[in-house]
Amino acid sequence: MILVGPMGVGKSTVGELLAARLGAAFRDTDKDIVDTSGKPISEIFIDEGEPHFRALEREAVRRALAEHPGVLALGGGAILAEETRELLRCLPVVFLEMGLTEAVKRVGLDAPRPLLAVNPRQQWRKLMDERRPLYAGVARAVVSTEHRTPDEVVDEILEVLELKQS
Ligand SMILES: Nc1ncnc2c1ncn2[C@@H]1O[C@H](COP(=O)(O)OP(=O)(O)OP(=O)(O)O)[C@@H](O)[C@H]1O
Ligand SMILES: O=C(O)C1=C[C@@H](O)[C@@H](O)[C@H](O)C1
Ligand SMILES: [Mg+2]
Repeated sequence: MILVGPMGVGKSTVGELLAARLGAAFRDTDKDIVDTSGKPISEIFIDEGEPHFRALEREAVRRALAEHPGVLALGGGAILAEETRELLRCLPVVFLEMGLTEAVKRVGLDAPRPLLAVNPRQQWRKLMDERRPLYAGVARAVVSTEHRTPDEVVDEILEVLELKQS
């Protein structure tokens, strides 16, 4: 199962729980990139630029999809690559979403976010206007993470993918 969605929506939190519930392993392409390149994503953006990061990301996603049968979280911008969207066709992809107010609450507290460094609200709106159709286009299901605990989000995912044991 593959989780997509914007920064801070809960892919890691929900992904870990979902994997535990399914008795599967969790993997995260952002973490794969950090492990492979030996530096944080914010430094890759600064030192090598976003196009280089996107190339590393395409490769990390391709590899993870080929190697990993469990729950996989993709970086927030991974769906920008047409090659990646094509690989996701016919896979059980879930788009986790939240609104602007919740997004501002959740990001900003966390690790540095190169894409939201200046004017996070406006940047968020712009990113989501561009990306919402791409997330929705690859997703088999859309699940809101607002007003739900991470455990409830997992319940909803299992429900909509009809994987829930009754
Ligand atoms: N359902 C939820 N309700 C409220 N807060 C949540 C929920 N899910 C996650 N959070 C909180 O939101 C923040 C971001 O969550 P998380 O790191 O899982 O998101 P992410 O999508 O993996 O983000 P990243 O872009 O950093 O990979 C964390 O502080 C987490 O505790
Ligand atoms: O939304 C994005 O473009 C990004 C999201 C993060 O997961 C990281 O992959 C990186 O910070 C870029
Ligand atoms: Mg994460």
